[in-house]
Amino acid sequence: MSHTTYDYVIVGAGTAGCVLAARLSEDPDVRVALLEAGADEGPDEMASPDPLASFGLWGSSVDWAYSTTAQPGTGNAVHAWPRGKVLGGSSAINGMVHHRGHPAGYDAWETQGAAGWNYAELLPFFRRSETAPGRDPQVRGTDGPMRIEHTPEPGPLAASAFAAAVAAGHKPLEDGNGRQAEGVSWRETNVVAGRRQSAADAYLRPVLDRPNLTVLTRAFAHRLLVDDGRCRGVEYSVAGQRRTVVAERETVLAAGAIGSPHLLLLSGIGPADHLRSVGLAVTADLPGVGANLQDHVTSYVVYGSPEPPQAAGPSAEAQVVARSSADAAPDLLLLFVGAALHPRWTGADPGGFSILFSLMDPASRGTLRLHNGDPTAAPLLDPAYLTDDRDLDRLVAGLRLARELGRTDPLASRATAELFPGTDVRDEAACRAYLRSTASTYFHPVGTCRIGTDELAVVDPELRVRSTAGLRVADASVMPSLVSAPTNATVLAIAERAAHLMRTTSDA
Ligand SMILES: Cc1cc2nc3c(=O)[nH]c(=O)nc-3n(C[C@H](O)[C@H](O)[C@H](O)COP(=O)(O)OP(=O)(O)OC[C@H]3O[C@@H](n4cnc5c(N)ncnc54)[C@H](O)[C@@H]3O)c2cc1C
Repeated sequence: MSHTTYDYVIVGAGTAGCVLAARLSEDPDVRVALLEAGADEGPDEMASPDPLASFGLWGSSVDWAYSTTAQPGTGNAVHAWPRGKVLGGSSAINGMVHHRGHPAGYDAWETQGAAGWNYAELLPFFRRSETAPGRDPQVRGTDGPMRIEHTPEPGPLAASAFAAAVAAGHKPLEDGNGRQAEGVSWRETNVVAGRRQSAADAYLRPVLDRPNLTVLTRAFAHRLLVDDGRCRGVEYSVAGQRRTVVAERETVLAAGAIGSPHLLLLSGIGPADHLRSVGLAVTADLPGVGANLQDHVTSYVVYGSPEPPQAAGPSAEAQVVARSSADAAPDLLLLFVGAALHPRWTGADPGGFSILFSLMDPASRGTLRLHNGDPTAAPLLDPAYLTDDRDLDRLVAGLRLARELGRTDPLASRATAELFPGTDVRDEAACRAYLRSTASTYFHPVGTCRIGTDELAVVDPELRVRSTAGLRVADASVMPSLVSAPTNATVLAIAERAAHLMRTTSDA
C-alpha cells in the first residue's frame, strides 16, 4: 500500500471541504491533501443557472443517488436523496439558493449546548465567505470567494408574487440576508455571469496551483486509521487500488451529513451496540454518531396561469420567512417558483406557478445506520419525516399561508385555478392527508455529528471528535438543528470557522 504524508487530510471536496482546503493551504508551510470520491468535472448541465435543470443530474455520475427508508409519516414513501459526488459536492448539483435564514435558528444551537455557536459568533464567517456588492458591509461580505450578483429584474409573475406577499402582511426586506430576516425578500443565488458557482468554483479552482495543496479525485475513503485513540490518517482506494494517506496534524471529515457519520461508523466510532450488530469492532463508543438526523420537509400549492412560461435562467423569485403561529420562532419558508411543479420533485411544467412551503425547524429526528460493514454499501437513512405530530400541524399552517398568498392580488388575478392540492382539500383532515401524501425532502439533511458537550454530542464546540484525538468534523453534519434557510450558506460559514479553529486550537 502506498503512503503519503501531509499536515492536514480533508475527506470530501464538497461545500465544506473546498473552503477548508482553500483556507488551510493559504499557509505555504502546511501540506494539505483533499480526498474526493467523485471526479473533478461532471456533465454540462452542472453549469446551468436554472435550478430545475439540476433534476437532470439525479442518478448521473455526480450523484450518490441515496434514498431514504420507507417513511411512515409520508405514506411509506421512499424519498430520493441526491448528494453531490464531484468537486464542489452538493453545491455542484443543488438549487443555488444563497440564504442564511433567521438568527434565531443559530441562537438555538447554543441553547442546545453548542457553546459559542450562535448568530453573532458566526457572522464574521458568513461575511468572510462572500462578496455581496451594494449590501450593508456590517452584515454582508465584501471580499469573500462566493460572489453574489445583484438580483435580476423580476418578471411580471415574480413581481406580482412579491407584491402579494407584502399585501398579505409580510414585511418587505431590502436584503433577506441582511439585518432583518423575517419577511419577504428577493432570493439570492450562487450564479455568476450566468453560470453556477459551486464551492469548488468559488474557493478551490482559483487555488489549485498551490504547491502545498494536493487534490485527489476518484479517491474513495473506506475508513479512518485510528491508533491508540488518535486518528493518523485515512485508508482509501483509487481505481481499486488500496492506499493510505497520513495526517501529521489532523484529519478533517467534510464528507457531508451522510458521508461523515458513515465513515465514523465504518471506523468503529459510534454506538457500540450498533457497531457490534453489524460485526464491526468498537474503536470508540460514541452513541450520538448517526443520531439526530433531520431534514426540511416541503410541499406546494400549484396554480395554473395563462402567463407565458418564465425564461429559464437566473430569475428573481420572492421568498418569505414566516412563523406558523405568533409564539413560534420563524419556522416556515415560502418560495415562489415560476413553474408548475409536480409532486415530490418528479418534474415541472413551464406554464403556471408554485408556492413551496417548508418547515424549517422540524422536531422529528431520525437516524443514519450501517446496513453492514461494507464501505461501498449505502447506509440506512431514516429522517423520520413527520413522526412528531407538531411538525404536521405547522406544515398545515404553511399550506394556509401559501394559499393566502395565492389568493392575494396582484398574484391572484394571474392564476387560473389551484391545481394542487385543489379546492376540495379544505378541512384540517383533508389538508393533513394532502401533506402526508405530498411532503418530501427539501434536500437539507443535517445533524448526524452534532456539536455539543453532552453524552450524545459527537464533536465538541471546537469541532473535535469527542472520543478521538487528531480528528474533526466540519460540514452539515455538525449542525445541532436546522436553520430557517437552505443549508449551503450555513455550511460555508461553518467551514470558514472550522479553518479558523484549526489554526487557533489544538487538536487533542
Ligand atoms: C438537490 C439538492 C438541492 C439543494 N439546494 C440547495 C439550495 O438551493 N441552497 C442551499 O443553500 N442548499 C441546498 N442544498 C443543500 C446544500 O447543497 C448542502 O447542505 C451542502 O452542499 C452540504 O455541504 P457539505 O460540505 O456538508 O456536504 P457535500 O457538499 O455533500 O460534500 C460532501 C463531499 O464528500 C464527498 N464524500 C462523501 N463520502 C466520501 C468518501 N467516503 N470518500 C471521499 N469523498 C467522500 C462527496 O462526494 C462530496 O463531494 C441542496 C442539496 C441538494 C442535494
